[in-house]
Amino acid sequence: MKIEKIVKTYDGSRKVIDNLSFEFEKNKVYSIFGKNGIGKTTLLNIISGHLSIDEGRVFDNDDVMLITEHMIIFEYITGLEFLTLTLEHKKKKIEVEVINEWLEKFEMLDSKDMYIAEYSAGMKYKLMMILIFLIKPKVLLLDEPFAELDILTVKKINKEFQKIKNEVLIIFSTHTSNLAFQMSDEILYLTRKKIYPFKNEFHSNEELENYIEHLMKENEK
Ligand SMILES: Nc1ncnc2c1ncn2[C@@H]1O[C@H](COP(=O)(O)OP(=O)(O)OP(=O)(O)O)[C@@H](O)[C@H]1O
Repeated sequence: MKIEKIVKTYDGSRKVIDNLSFEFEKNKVYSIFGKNGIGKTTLLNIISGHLSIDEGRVFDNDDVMLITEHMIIFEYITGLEFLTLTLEHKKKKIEVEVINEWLEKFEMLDSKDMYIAEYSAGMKYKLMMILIFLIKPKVLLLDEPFAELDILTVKKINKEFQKIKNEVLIIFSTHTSNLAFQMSDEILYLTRKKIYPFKNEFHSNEELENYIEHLMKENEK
């Protein structure tokens, strides 16, 4: 997947993204860092096709799923109905046993027949992640993910990400260096005009955090 010379303005004149290009490689999990308001959400919305651009092109984004913190998800169907209806809509034939295995893995089997309206925020998020693992889109985008999830669940998700990353390009934005340290192969530092990539070869989360802090201060100059 590739973005080429992207320009995005809001309100006709306010340029948020200015001639930004980057080529994402397969087999990697990417995390995106950047200051508040720099354009991480905007960029993910552009890649997913939810937001129009003024100039430039996005290549190979025909099968993308974007997961955000404020997902709108049907509340008055059960978790299982949500999964089966979405799979049907996406024309994915997946056996009930397989769906049940995923529900079990994320401790959602007992609540599969509850209305989603009765789910906690974390349960809703887990349901979306189960859907992702069943569908395996070509590109998975996550905007500041996992805030609602307990650490064991995040670890489980990370394990699954490592298994599927040859098939699914995973890109997530975050402010949490520990998440990037644990989960990503490559870290992208976003500015208005450029993406600075660096490998996740840090020895500790603290080391990564210091480096990001340094990049932020450098960019203030
Ligand atoms: N719908 C909108 N209309 C006008 N301006 C917008 C809109 N959405 C975002 N912006 C502006 O675009 C810029 C980038 O916003 P965006 O939400 O993409 O940043 P972000 O890096 O995700 O921020 P944060 O880290 O705070 O979540 C900001 O200056 C914001 O004010």
